[in-house]
Amino acid sequence: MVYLVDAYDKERFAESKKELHALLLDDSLTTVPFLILGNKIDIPYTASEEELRYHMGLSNFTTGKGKVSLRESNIRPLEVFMCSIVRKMGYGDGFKWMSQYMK
Ligand SMILES: Nc1nc2c(ncn2[C@@H]2O[C@H](COP(=O)(O)OP(=O)(O)OP(=O)(O)O)[C@@H](O)[C@H]2O)c(=O)[nH]1
Repeated sequence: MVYLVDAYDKERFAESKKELHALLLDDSLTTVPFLILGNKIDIPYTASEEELRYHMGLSNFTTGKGKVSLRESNIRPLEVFMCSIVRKMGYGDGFKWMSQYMK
């Protein structure tokens, strides 16, 4: 699952959090890796990764960047990566991170 958040639109964080958590609670998605992309980092005052994690209610939820084996655990891979779609930056690292969990 790739969930794209407009990290500049702070007024809609609550709405975005609600939608994301509904997906996280969906029974059919319990083992699906979640990549949360915080978009628009090219704009000044866009939320930082830490802020986004906090506002999305993910502060104690992310499972670690880089190579993290979760195979033996029951933990769903979930990470936040910041990006700028228009500048074509950031999301590559996110997709690379997620690809390690694809069968
Ligand atoms: N600065 C910047 N603008 C972006 C980026 N990605 C998308 N946009 C712009 O954001 C605007 C909104 O994009 P949409 O695809 O309409 O987003 P949306 O989620 O459908 O729109 P809303 O639901 O109204 O927020 C467009 O003008 C895009 O060009 C980015 O990385 N940086």
